[in-house]
Amino acid sequence: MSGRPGTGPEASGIPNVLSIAGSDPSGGAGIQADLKSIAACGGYGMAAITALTAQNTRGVTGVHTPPAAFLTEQLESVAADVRLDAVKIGMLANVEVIRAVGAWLEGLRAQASAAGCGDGGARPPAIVLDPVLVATSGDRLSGSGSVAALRRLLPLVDLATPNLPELAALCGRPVATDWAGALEQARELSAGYGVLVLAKGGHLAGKECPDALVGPEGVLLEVPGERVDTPNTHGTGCSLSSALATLFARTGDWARALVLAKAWLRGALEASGQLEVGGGHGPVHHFAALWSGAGVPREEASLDTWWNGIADLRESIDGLGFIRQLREGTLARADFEHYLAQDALYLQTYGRVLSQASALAPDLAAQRFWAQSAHGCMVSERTLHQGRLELADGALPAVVPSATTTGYLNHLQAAAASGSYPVLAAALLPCFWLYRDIGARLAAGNRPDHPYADWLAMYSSPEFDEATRQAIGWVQAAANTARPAELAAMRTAFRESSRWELEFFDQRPEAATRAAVPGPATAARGS
Ligand SMILES: Nc1ncnc2c1ncn2[C@@H]1O[C@H](COP(=O)(O)OP(=O)(O)O)[C@@H](O)[C@H]1O
Ligand SMILES: Cc1ncc(COP(=O)(O)O)c(N)n1
Repeated sequence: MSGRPGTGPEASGIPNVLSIAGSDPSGGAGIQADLKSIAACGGYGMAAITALTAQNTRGVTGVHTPPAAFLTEQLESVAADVRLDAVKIGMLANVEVIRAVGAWLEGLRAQASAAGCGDGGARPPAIVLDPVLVATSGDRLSGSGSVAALRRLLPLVDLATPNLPELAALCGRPVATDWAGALEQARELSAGYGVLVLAKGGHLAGKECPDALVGPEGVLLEVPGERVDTPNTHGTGCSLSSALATLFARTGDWARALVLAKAWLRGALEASGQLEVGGGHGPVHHFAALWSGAGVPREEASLDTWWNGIADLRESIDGLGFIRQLREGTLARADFEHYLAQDALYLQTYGRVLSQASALAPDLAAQRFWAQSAHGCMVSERTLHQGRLELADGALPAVVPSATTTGYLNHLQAAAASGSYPVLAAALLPCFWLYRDIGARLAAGNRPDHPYADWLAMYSSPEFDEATRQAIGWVQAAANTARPAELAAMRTAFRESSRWELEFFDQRPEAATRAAVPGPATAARGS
């Protein structure tokens, strides 16, 4: 999903990004949203205005469209002087304006090929088209005939980002009512016009809000997302498309740009309640991450990137006989009890290390989260182990810790001993995240007569889901402000814990770990 080789900013690393869009005087959508998004994502923003709207967070009351020839003059003036790394196209109010933009794009292409693109000559910028037809308020923003004219624009752009009604209009079909239908329409559009399409889940019903990059053969990358419960969705499409244009110019890869843009937009939606703008669908908080000290989105600080980076380990965990048998309920009791006994030893020390994260936490809210997790680990999970292993309250199983249990705990304790809260939090996270992930799949096989039903239910419970969501949030917050060396140590600690999780699931009873030891066992050195 890389773009044309070499497209992107030169020495400064700051891409020049042009928005060709309408003005929203209330600042939440259109060029105002675009310029904020471009700046928030690390680009230098420019804007050629296609139309003036009179609108606020409740709706659009008027549209004034200057002559298309004047738009062409703006575009030519900017392009004659400024290297363009990416272009985002938004509201184009009528067919003449759409044609003017099409003609300018063709001119850019012709110039690039005349200059010998790829041989060190001028390269055309990456082009993102958000085919705006209707505002969030339901008001029309483009005239009749626009759909056919926009279709002719599609082959001239790299990525189109229609919402579900726009996607349906461009395909000439009814609006998709489910995600599978949306993906199929996106595939059809991509195949029909030779353009990459971003299918967006914003208009779906339900609590999921996925987006997917779709090519002529189907989905190239799907990024899941939970719907943020807010009315402040004015300008989300404008903001996302500008963020994508900017982040593509920075990374040279649509998939990487999407992962970063979606995480950034999510933060902007979550923080939108901090703004007090209007009484309808308010704007997102474009600068929430910047103002909290996180800076512009960095790939190495994105937990989505970390998660994708352990795809190999996740796949190996899924492939383990232990996990398959646990799901099916065919796992031998001896194997399950061996695992449980090791897990009980593990959790005793894991609880202590969670308490150390609480002690190192930078503020009260984080301190409280890790302390509550330590409590949860000691109480609810231990209760389950005690019941299943028939242990007296507070007793540990009479087995010695396996080499894997000891190795994993040593790793966690080393992270605690480093004194770095971000590194420790990153090391603790896989025990939440991987269990939630595996738990969701295990739960699919759960049934009342499943021999390990209580176990399966625990890791797919809403409480564990919420705890995991919060743990991810705390580690992401720590990553956002971490300096490069600490960030690298965080990511290493995260991967290392994930690797230990794989080994932990893969251990089977061996003679050494079966030896009974008198009294409560110590889980690991130093605990
Ligand atoms: N409530 C929400 N929570 C999380 N993401 C959202 C929400 N609403 C929209 N989005 C995201 O905002 C972007 C724009 O989506 P959409 O609303 O479908 O487009 P448009 O703004 O063009 O109508 C997409 O990435 C979508 O997933
Ligand atoms: C000038 C202008 N351009 C675009 C939109 C669409 O906004 P949204 O991103 O909410 O679909 C808008 N309301 N106003």
